[in-house]
Amino acid sequence: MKVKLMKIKVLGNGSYGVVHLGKIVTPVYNQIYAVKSINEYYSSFLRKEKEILLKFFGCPNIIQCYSGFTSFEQGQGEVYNMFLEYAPEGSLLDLMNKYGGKIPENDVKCYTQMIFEGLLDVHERVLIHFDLKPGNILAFTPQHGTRLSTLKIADFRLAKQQGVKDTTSRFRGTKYYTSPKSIIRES
Ligand SMILES: Nc1ncnc2c1ncn2[C@@H]1O[C@H](COP(=O)(O)OP(=O)(O)OP(=O)(O)O)[C@@H](O)[C@H]1O
Repeated sequence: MKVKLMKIKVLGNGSYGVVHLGKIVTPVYNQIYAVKSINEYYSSFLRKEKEILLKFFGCPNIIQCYSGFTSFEQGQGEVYNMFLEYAPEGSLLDLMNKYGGKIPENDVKCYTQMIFEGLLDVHERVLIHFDLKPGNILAFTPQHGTRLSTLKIADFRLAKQQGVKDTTSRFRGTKYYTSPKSIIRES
């Protein structure tokens, strides 16, 4: 079966790689994704993020990642692509801006609960996200007759396993743990 990836438009740029609205076209179906891409040579970060995200299959408040593969692109050579579900409503930051920074209190309670549910799934997998902010929480079309967007935690580029020594950052050699109140750093 012939499968073609079409990159339709740029959704945004991260500190590594670019995110496109992409479409997988086959003779029997077309499917829309957000496709995060980087030159194959620098793809180790993205591959690590994909491995982490695959642990969250079926978690309703974590962005879903489907797979990753390398394609050859004119003028760019080999490019590694990670396929994510597309968030059509942008991020929580966009939502906050839409309300002039003042999301109604009752809505805030529901949104907070969604974020906590996502964080529970993160901590159940003994991970720490390390970059939780409104821009990294994506918004999806309301489901099942509700009025509110569904929020999902995204961008696990900096995520780390708890209790494993950090070999990559300025906190090299540090072990991290979470407690109900805080993240604890232990040198
Ligand atoms: N699944 C998605 N659906 C829709 N838009 C997305 C999706 N993932 C990312 N984007 C858009 O692409 C932009 C870049 O995302 P990316 O996760 O690469 O980096 P970032 O969070 O902006 O920055 P950094 O990687 O430096 O933390 C985001 O700001 C967002 O606008």
